Amino acid sequence: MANKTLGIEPSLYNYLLSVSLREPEILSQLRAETAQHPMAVMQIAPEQGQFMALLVQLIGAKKTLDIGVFTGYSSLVVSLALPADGRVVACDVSAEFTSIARRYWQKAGVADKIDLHIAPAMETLDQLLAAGAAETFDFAFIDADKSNYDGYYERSLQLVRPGGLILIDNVLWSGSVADPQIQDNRTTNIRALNEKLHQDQRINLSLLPIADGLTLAHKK
Ligand SMILES: C[S@@+](CC[C@H](N)C(=O)[O-])C[C@H]1O[C@@H](n2cnc3c(N)ncnc32)[C@H](O)[C@@H]1O
Repeated sequence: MANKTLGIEPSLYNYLLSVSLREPEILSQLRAETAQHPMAVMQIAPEQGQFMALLVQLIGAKKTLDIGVFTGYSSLVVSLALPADGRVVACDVSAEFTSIARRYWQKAGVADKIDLHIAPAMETLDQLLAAGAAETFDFAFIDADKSNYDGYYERSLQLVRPGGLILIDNVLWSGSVADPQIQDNRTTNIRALNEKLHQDQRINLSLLPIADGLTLAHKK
């Protein structure tokens, strides 16, 4: 399998998967179908999905946010880890990408748990806040456009309860964040957010070198 975790040899990566990945068949099918998609690289790695499911179960999450759906891997893996009355509010701008996600949610029997908003995620998050949903979410996964990452983080921080967890994907951005020569917008946005989170006393923090880098921000 293509190695998505930075800095790990393919043989070791395959070993890691061979002794730890417990991917349900429906997620394997989604991954196989997405592998044919021209934007397949956007999908999260399976071991990251399994880790996210574990975190959802560890914190007893019921109400979650998925910011950036694509073909649905993160929303599906989280919804499968939620209890029967769990919910995912899913945000994406693409009806085309998410039509694949919808098909898999149906097939997996979790479509009723997922409320998809086709709109810029910032608008959806602002609507949730305006509707009084602050501190009602347990878990948020941020994986949409990198230019808005800080806005997604600030809104997620308002929407999750104290003790809730925010996960931010691609925080190592294929290593670009550590190269001062690279100054494009997406890299500088991610770099700025990483530096801000380092100092942010509203959260407990951990940045894991899993896949393309995953930050865990635990709201105090
Ligand atoms: C990296 S992909 C998400 C991958 C997904 N989490 C998964 O597990 O496969 C990023 C997604 O963000 C969506 N996106 C881009 N800009 C957006 C915006 N302003 N609001 C909401 N979604 C956006 C894209 O359409 C794309 O599907």
